[in-house]
Amino acid sequence: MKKVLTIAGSDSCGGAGIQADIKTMDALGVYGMSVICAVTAQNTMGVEDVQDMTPDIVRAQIDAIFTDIEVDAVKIGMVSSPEIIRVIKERLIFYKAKKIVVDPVMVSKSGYHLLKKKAIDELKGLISIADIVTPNIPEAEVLTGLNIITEEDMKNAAKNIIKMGVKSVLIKGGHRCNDATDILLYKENFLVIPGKKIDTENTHGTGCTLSSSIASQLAKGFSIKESVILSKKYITKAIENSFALGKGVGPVGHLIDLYKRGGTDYGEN
Ligand SMILES: Nc1ncnc2c1ncn2[C@@H]1O[C@H](COP(=O)(O)OP(=O)(O)O)[C@@H](O)[C@H]1O
Ligand SMILES: Cc1ncc(COP(=O)(O)O)c(N)n1
Repeated sequence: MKKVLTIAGSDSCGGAGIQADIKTMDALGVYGMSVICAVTAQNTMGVEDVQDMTPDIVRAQIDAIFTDIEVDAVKIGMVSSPEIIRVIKERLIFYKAKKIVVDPVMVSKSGYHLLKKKAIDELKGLISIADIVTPNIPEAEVLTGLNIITEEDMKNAAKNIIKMGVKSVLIKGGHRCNDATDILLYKENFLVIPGKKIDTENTHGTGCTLSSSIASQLAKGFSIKESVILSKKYITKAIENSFALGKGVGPVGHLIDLYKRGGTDYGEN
């Protein structure tokens, strides 16, 4: 079985973060492992509190895994602070980690700043060692300083981000009003991945799910382009099957959740 590591934050309500990542990996048939960078106290209405892990315990978790287990792909999500990001980058280079996906998580859907503003430069450094980075539109705006409205703007932002040294860039369109088309810049070519906006409030964890699906497919041996296409299908199905939970923004439904709820259409793995 292929082994995939998520380096991210814990989401107590289970919709995003480490919990979304492990659910996605499980559904896609890879073995999921985790390095926890922060514990969030959050629910469907918002983030109440955050406790960052120390850089030492982040380093120790990474060392524990890489000194024992061969890791086929790594997904990085919420990383909180410049100190933690520096440790992650140094350790991943040390262990010659393969197939690195960076989801540059900055602000939760509920508006909480999950990345400290002073950590942006370190995050760019981490992006430089990745195979793919998956910013949503507000994150791409922070990384580039550009204003992104049209598909052409998304393409310009991708060209700008690729200069950071990363091999490919996926700009996610989920924050646009009427469209969920994503744009991949890969080997100097653009791939427009069309998506219709699904009318639901329950989109907690979409970005976490998409990036851990990409890491899972890369681990299985698919190319970046194939992994992104398969993952767009996975997230679309998961949003179609999202559900109300608690009083706020509910989570996406992983294919394994459908199985547990007695559904029969599990989609493509
Ligand atoms: N309402 C929606 N309908 C269809 N696809 C969506 C919707 N919202 C987000 N997506 C898709 O989900 C994926 C994650 O995007 P996005 O929600 O922008 O990420 P993030 O969680 O980082 O903000 C992208 O492929 C995006 O196009
Ligand atoms: C621990 C953690 N990681 C990531 C997100 C982003 O997810 P979303 O944008 O759906 O709020 C989150 N809310 N919590």
